[in-house]
Amino acid sequence: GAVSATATANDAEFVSPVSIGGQTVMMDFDTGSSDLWVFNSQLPAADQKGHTVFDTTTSTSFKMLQGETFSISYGDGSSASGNVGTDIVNIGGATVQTQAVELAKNVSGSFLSDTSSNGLVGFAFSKLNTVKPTQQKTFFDNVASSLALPVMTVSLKSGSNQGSYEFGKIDTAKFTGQITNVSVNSANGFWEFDSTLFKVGDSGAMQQITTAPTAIADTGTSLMLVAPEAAQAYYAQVQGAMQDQTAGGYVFPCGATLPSFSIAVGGQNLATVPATVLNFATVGKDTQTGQTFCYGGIQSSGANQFMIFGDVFLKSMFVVFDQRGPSLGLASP
Ligand SMILES: Cc1cc(CN)n(C)n1
Repeated sequence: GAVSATATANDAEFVSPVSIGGQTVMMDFDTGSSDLWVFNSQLPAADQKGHTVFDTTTSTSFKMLQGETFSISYGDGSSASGNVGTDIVNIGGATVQTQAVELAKNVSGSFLSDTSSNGLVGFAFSKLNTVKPTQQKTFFDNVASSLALPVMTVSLKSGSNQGSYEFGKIDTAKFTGQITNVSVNSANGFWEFDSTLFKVGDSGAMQQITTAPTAIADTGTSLMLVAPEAAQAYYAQVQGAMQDQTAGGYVFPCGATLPSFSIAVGGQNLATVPATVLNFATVGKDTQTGQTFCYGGIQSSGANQFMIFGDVFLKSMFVVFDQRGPSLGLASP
């Protein structure tokens, strides 16, 4: 049946409750990776501070997988590593009896300081799972056969702190109009699709993307990382925008008028990201002019061979991650 978990957002990430061996932990759902790892009782006490940890010793269904370990690093430089067991995992009513649960013994600083999340659930393809010597399957791969439809839908709403991940059903109350379906190439292990055209603002001309003509849908990335030529063309239309080394990307005067950004998903289907979500954060004041600068939700994907459409893109969409195909469905919420 249809199951759903709520997601709370500080607009930089969306966490949801996950039950592991009967213990509920708030975790980050990441369609850009394929490991389920959790803060747990093996971590040094100092590293557990501020976090909810999964206690392997009090779960009657937990089993350690002897000799199995994991080690993962993410695009933002964060990382985690440790050992592996299995337990009963339930997300919003969907249950996997024997889910690989990776137990962090080391986590990098950004995970320690982010007390709103106690681990990640990966929803990319299992070929990216890092467990060695026996690669493990994702929760989504394990649960798919028990669902009426092998789908996960994602509706992340900006600012409202509410969003939802739903398994097994496409809830027509959660979107308006038609769902546009786009074929996914999972060869690299991601929800990757063609994206070769973009437009800045409502009246801008369509422009070609030549440097990185594909994108992945990644709920674990906060920003929208687009091909350098597209980022450059976007900020050329923002008064006072500049690239700032300290901020690590494009910034602009917070009062600047921002155009919308439209980009092709699959063939000619244009998805438009409204200006309202394209001011990501305030970064500080210019000491000379006293002007406050803001950091853009659109940034360059640099030398990456694909673009990364994170929460800035996803929170203005209703997205269906569909194992049939596989494919992505996009609609207006
Ligand atoms: C922790 C984490 C996850 C992701 C995206 N897959 N990033 C960039 N960082």
